[in-house]
Amino acid sequence: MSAAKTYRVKEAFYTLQGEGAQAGRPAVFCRFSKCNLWNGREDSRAGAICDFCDTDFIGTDGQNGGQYSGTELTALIISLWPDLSAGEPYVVCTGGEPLLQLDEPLIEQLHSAGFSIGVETNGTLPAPAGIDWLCVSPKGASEVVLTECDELKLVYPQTEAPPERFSTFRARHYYLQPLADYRPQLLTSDRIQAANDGLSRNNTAAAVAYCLAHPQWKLSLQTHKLLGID
Ligand SMILES: C[S@@+](CC[C@H](N)C(=O)[O-])C[C@H]1O[C@@H](n2cnc3c(N)ncnc32)[C@H](O)[C@@H]1O
Ligand SMILES: Nc1nc2[nH]cc(C(=O)O)c2c(=O)[nH]1
Ligand code: SF4
Ligand SMILES: [Mg+2]
Repeated sequence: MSAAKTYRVKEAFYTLQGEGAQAGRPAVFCRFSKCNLWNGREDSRAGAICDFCDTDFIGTDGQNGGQYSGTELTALIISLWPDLSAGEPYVVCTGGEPLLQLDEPLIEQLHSAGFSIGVETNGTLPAPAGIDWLCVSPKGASEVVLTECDELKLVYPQTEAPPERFSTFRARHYYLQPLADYRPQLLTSDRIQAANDGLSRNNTAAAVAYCLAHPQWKLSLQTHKLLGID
């Protein structure tokens, strides 16, 4: 008999979606462990396919982190939503790379619990059926295998992933999100200032200029960092 499937989760918490077309929407964030484009260790960031990640996704030691069955993970997500009778319950599956783990059985359980499901992905892996809001965020030279999405949210600038490469990708919304300072010491010591300073500020100005010149694209700010809410 094979062991029941489990999911490795770094952290799960309730906040506002900070980015993209759903910005401002209350959501439970479920951050799955691991990524296929970086091992998550600072000493190997330089050689990674994705080298600007702003997130710690190693292990299961974050808030509400752990290894869960689908039933346990669904119960955890339900417990983090404040009132199932108010609003449309929303869970954002992110990571790390959520498509390494998210599958149809978990999607079915979350739907049965009344949740709509958003996914934040780098686009390099096939997606299971049933996702309600798919956000694809291409990384460097990596191949995007997903062929359509609700929003394409491109971190800008990236030498190997310029917006022109994706202008004909099938998406309802096209966003540029300024490349933010990801230095870990800044992420912990002064995140609000880091979100407004130096590199982030220059990249924001460049993204604004690109959107103004190419109005297919809209600006996505990481509003949770500006507000310091997570
Ligand atoms: C940490 S990733 C996890 C989901 C998935 N692996 C991905 O890359 O889309 C969540 C979002 O943060 C964005 N992101 C990561 N590092 C960033 C940075 N330094 N500046 C701006 N956005 C960043 C990603 O592009 C993605 O849209
Ligand atoms: N508030 C908030 N919004 C987010 N949108 C995408 C995020 C992510 O890390 O995937 C994120 C995040 O980490 N926090
Ligand atoms: S693909 Fe996403 S989770 Fe993976 S390293 Fe890049 S930003 Fe981080
Ligand atoms: Mg984040």
